[in-house]
Amino acid sequence: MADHPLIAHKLTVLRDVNTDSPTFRRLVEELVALLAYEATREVRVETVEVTTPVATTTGTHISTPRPLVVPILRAGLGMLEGMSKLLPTAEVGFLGMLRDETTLEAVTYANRLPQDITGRQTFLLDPMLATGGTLIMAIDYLLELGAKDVTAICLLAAPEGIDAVRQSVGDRAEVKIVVAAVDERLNAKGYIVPGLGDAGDRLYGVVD
Ligand SMILES: O=P(O)(O)OC[C@H]1O[C@H](OP(=O)(O)OP(=O)(O)O)[C@H](O)[C@@H]1O
Ligand SMILES: O=c1cc[nH]c(=O)[nH]1
Ligand SMILES: [Mg+2]
Repeated sequence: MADHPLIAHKLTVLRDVNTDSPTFRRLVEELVALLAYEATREVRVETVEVTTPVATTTGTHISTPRPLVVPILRAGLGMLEGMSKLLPTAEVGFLGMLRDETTLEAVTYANRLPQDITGRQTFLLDPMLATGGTLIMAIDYLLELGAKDVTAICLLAAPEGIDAVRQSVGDRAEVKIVVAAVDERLNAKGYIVPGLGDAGDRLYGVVD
């Protein structure tokens, strides 16, 4: 869990039911940039030579193969811009997923990922980790394509969701979850309490 006063402040405004969509979108972007700092701590790098106007020295470059960033639509799309600013060389894949609000099961309506991601560091973006069903399915797609190193960046998580993801992944891969705050619990409708409501609706408006 990220522990920083700026993150706590922005998250509090994000939770506020009176925060409008433009402010919500800006805060999501700012928060992901702060979380990405922690999430990319172990991004693979290589040593390179660089010539400054004064001398030649050794520096660091993000190594190839390039990391892969995958926002889970809709709500994860709100995190892409903030992540891309920090990791501009990363490739971007897309997953469109929807939680059936009656069964709480995840349904995939779009899957646009590279065919082989063996050896790639992958970053999944989704602001909300509730029951964990969506993230578990998304991680399974990445593991089927050869990923072994997955980092999920979320804004809020329920303890139940974190446990479910951990149990599902087991020792199949290295999965790290970077989250701004772990909330109390899920309510009967599978919403995070206290949470922030439906992140997709707050970013983009209500759809039927
Ligand atoms: O952990 P889970 O119980 O699976 O719930 C979390 C999922 O629910 C939300 O998406 P939603 O289905 O509302 O789609 P949206 O992003 O289009 O609003 C959220 O962005 C996660 O993807
Ligand atoms: O609290 C929740 C749970 C699932 N999806 C959301 O957007 N919010
Ligand atoms: Mg939603």
